[in-house]
Amino acid sequence: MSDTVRENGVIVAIDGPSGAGKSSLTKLLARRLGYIHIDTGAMFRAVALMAKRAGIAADDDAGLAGLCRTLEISFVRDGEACRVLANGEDVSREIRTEEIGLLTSAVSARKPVRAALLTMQRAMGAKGGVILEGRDIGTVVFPDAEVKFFLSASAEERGRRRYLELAARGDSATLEETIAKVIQRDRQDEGREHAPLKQAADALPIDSTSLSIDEVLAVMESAVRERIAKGEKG
Ligand SMILES: Nc1ncnc2c1ncn2[C@@H]1O[C@H](COP(=O)(O)OP(=O)(O)OP(=O)(O)O)[C@@H](O)[C@H]1O
Ligand SMILES: Nc1ccn([C@H]2C[C@H](O)[C@@H](COP(=O)(O)O)O2)c(=O)n1
Repeated sequence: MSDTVRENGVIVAIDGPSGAGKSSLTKLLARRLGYIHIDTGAMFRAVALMAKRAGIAADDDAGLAGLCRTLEISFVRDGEACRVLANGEDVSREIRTEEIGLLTSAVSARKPVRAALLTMQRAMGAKGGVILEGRDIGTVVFPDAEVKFFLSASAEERGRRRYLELAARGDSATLEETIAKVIQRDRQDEGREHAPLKQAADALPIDSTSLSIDEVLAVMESAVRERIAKGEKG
């Protein structure tokens, strides 16, 4: 990991598979540190949603490249929540369906999509004071991030967590179906050619299968504060 500290603070990279707790932990950690939270999965989801609406197939590289050239993605704070805007439209809810999740996994494997979002993500995070969560933050987007975590949990536990979330929303998916979708998404994200999901060599691995959110948060916060203190001394 790099020894530099940037204009607004360090860059924290949180990668890991679907349902590992990245979004929940990034939100909490960002609040504790007063850092900006960048949900890169939401950016890929916005591309997938807009492609679906425009009738662009998940493997149509030319169509996806054209879409990305004109698509503006931004985040706006709304009290405790963070809204995702695509060309100024609030798509925060629409991008969160299971259907868009699976489509995103396919669309995010395409080179033009990755190239377009890589540029946007680097521009958003370059000054530091940010936590980016995704699949390739520590390996591709910011390989020089000051702190990197790889957050995981067993597929069964991740499926169980997602199932509870969906059930609370009134979704009728079964536990078995939800676990199967988690495994399918893992396979797609780990097996793709461009920027596959993998742990950076210098990332701190955290297996949250039997840890509470608060326990994971404590480990992360202490690692980041230690790195910030080291930077301030040096
Ligand atoms: N350590 C934990 N113990 C219990 N539940 C957890 C834990 N971490 C996360 N969860 C729950 O698991 C669900 C998935 O978490 P979250 O959305 O943060 O994962 P994610 O890694 O961002 O997933 P995705 O990549 O699919 O967006 C949420 O309902 C969250 O509250
Ligand atoms: N840096 C990233 C972030 C996300 N993706 C892809 C892979 C996921 O299947 C999909 C949705 O992500 P989620 O919102 O569930 O975290 O987006 C990626 O390839 N790279």
